[in-house]
Parts: sequence; C-alpha cells; structure tokens
Amino acid sequence: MGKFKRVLLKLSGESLMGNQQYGIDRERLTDYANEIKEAVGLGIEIGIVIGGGNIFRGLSGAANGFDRVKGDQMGMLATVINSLALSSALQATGVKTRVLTAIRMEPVGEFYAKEKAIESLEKGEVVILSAGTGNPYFTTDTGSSLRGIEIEADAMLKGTRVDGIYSADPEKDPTATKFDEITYDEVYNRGLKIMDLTATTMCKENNLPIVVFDMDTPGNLLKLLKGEKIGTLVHN
Ligand SMILES: Nc1ncnc2c1ncn2[C@@H]1O[C@H](COP(=O)(O)OP(=O)(O)OP(=O)(O)O)[C@@H](O)[C@H]1O
Ligand SMILES: O=c1ccn([C@@H]2O[C@H](COP(=O)(O)O)[C@@H](O)[C@H]2O)c(=O)[nH]1
Repeated sequence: MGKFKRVLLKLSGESLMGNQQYGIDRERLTDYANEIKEAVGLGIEIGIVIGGGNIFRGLSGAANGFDRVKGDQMGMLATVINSLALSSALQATGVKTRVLTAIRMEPVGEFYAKEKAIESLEKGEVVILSAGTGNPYFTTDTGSSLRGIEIEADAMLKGTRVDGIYSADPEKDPTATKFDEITYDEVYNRGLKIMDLTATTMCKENNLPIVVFDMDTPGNLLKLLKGEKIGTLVHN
C-alpha cells in the first residue's frame, strides 16, 4: 500500500474489555488513545468506528429472548458508549475529537453527515463515527466499510486482537496459517469469518483496501501508518 492520507480505523469493542469479562478497561482505553494521538501526529486524517461487543450484541440478545431489532438498537447504543469513552480518553491526551451518531441523539453526539465528518478530518480532528449504520441487522464492520467509503478513506484498518487473517479462526485452530495478502474473493470463497460478508463485499465493490492487524500490541498502528507491512492486506 502507498502512503495513507486518510484512514478509517475500526476498533474492536471486545478488545476494549482488556482482561475483564465486560465493559471498558481503563488501561486498554488509554493505550488506544495514546496510539491514536501518535498517529494524528503523523498528519494522517483518522475516522474511527468502534464496536460494541464488550457491552451488548443484538444476536446474543436475541438468543436470550430479546426482540432482535431492540437488541440491535441496544448494540448500537453500546457503540455510542464506547465512542464517548474513546472521545474522552483522546481529549485527555490533547487530541480534538468529534462524535457523530448514525441515530439522532443530540447532545450526546451530532447526527452524522458526510460533510461534518470531512470538515473535522480536514481540521485535523479525529472523527468518531458511532451507532454503526443506524440500522438493525448490520454490524460495525459494515458501519466501517460504509463510512470508510463515504469519507473516501485510503483504507479501512481493522484493528483487532489477532495479527491478521488466517486460513481458519486462529483462536480456535492452532494449525491455521496467516495470509500476508488475500483477495476479497478468496475471503469469501474460503468462508473466512474475520468480518461479515456484507462489509467485505462493500469494500470490494468500492475498491476500499482492508488491513487486518493486531491493535493490542502497542506501536502497531504507527508501524502500519509508516508503511511497515504488518497484518493482512485485503484487495481486489
Ligand atoms: N480466518 C480468520 N482469521 C483471523 N481471525 C478470525 C478468522 N475467523 C474468525 N476470526 C476471529 O475474528 C475475530 C476478530 O473480529 P473482531 O475484531 O471484529 O472482533 P469482535 O469481537 O467481533 O469485535 P467487536 O466487539 O467490535 O464486534 C478474532 O478474534 C478471531 O478470533
Ligand atoms: O449498523 C449496525 C451496527 C451494529 N449493530 C448492533 O450493535 C452490536 C455491536 O456491534 P458489533 O459490530 O457487533 O461490535 C451488533 O452486534 C448489532 O447488534 C447494528 O444493529 N447495526
């Protein structure tokens, strides 16, 4: 990949738990904020989507008897909670942020519009794009691909707790092997579950490269932004 000017960074809600069973680990949150501050220092424009899996997921809600749509709305609100926490942690390091929400809920955050996001990015502010797509039956991976395409990012950087895409889920299959590069079609044809297929398809159709990398190792985000080949690159 060439140099990045503007990126969409996807952060895992589940990673925000650190070693806890639920919620937000203060140390992990601070680590993320410090990493992002350094990235801003490189002059790269950063939009962020953060998941909600550390708090609530619609599918697990539905498995426990919740109405799916209500459960998904709870999940989207969970992403807003994480976004506010990240915004607060970033501001504590001196980074200016703007939280936009896909569901109208002023004054918690401003209702999302592409123009607002671009305006902030151009001013060097970190824009946190919360509440996913605003619609049930989607995920924050799809929210990331959608927003990444809308803000015309050079790439979607999926920061997660594994160091790339493997031939099978590495947390379940220790014999799985890692790809340095892979095409969107191969992700689909091999049935790799690193992100949902709606998100992968959107990226493919709109030529948005994805880099899956380990965000929980300090320094990785900076290495990636400086051009080091880490993680797995997904392209056409
Ligand atoms: N082929 C694969 N290669 C790598 N990881 C995979 C693969 N298949 C499944 N995974 C799993 O995908 C997970 C990464 O997904 P992601 O970061 O979206 O986590 P998440 O828990 O869904 O986050 P969130 O809380 O944001 O929803 C890894 O923890 C890994 O176990
Ligand atoms: O566009 C969206 C995005 C998310 N949701 C719901 O939120 C939770 C949390 O998001 P994760 O991507 O799983 O971290 C998700 O499980 C959905 O229930 C949504 O409905 N629409």
